Amino acid sequence: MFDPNKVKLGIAPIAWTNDDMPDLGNENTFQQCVSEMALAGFTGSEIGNKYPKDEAELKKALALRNVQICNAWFSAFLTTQPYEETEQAFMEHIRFLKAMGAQVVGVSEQGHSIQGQMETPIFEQKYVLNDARWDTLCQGLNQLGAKAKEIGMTLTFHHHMGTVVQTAEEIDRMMENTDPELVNLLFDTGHLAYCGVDPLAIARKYGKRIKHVHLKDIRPEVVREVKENHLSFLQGVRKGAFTVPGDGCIDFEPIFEALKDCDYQGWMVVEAEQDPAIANPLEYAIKARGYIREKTGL
Ligand SMILES: O=C1C[C@@H](O)[C@H](O)[C@@H](O)C1=O
Ligand SMILES: [Co+2]
Repeated sequence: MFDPNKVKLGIAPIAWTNDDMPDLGNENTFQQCVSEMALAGFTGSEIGNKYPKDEAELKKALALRNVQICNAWFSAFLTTQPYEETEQAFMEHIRFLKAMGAQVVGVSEQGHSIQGQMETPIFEQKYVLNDARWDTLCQGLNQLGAKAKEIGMTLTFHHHMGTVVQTAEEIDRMMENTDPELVNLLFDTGHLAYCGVDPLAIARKYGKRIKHVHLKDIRPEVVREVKENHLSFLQGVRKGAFTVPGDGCIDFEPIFEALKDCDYQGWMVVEAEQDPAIANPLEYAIKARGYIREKTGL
């Protein structure tokens, strides 16, 4: 279905060690993580906290396993801090990513975000930007996108539960008010399904501007429990709200078709944070790899 020269498969280290809650999978080493990614049949990875900070060391460890870096999460604070502070951190981040061979960077707005707060109910207390701050956000994203473009990188924006860009309306507003030449979308199936947005509709709507994909599934019964019991995003993760594609309720087949129809080129990254003591990361990586092979031929 996909041309393997155009679409490549990666997996995120968050299933081995969770950077948002490092006690989850603290026992898993970097070496084990990248070895198991390769063993499961993935050729790409994002960057986790346990990865060596030294370029040469990281490159060598990855080359030994034929794994490439394809992205790393960047936290922007455009709505709460002076623009220059975010730009400075962003430049350092994308220079490292570029040196590692990545072509895209995934940016999330973390100003006012509640995603990392252990006790804050994820469905009730999400912050909503006013018009002035929306302008600040979109203008800042355009500026960061231009900086990325100058060095040959593509900025993709990661919509995310608990952040100021979570819902379909917020994604629309961000996309409509940013320059398509500078700001693209990081399409994360799990975060859309989690907040009740149809990932297929977003794939169809923004196909051409999707430049990076996170393949995440949800366990609807756990998401329901999070909602009913007013739990936080991180409490939900611990309970198993997310899982690998094919193991939850999202129908990925039409989503893959929609991406194929718009000639998607780039990485599709399995990103399914859950407790590694319950969901063995290698076992789930193999499961995800088999499901993607079955549905896409990749
Ligand atoms: O891309 C992501 C990075 C994680 O740190 C985050 O919390 C996760 O849910 C996600 O989608
Ligand atoms: Co994601």
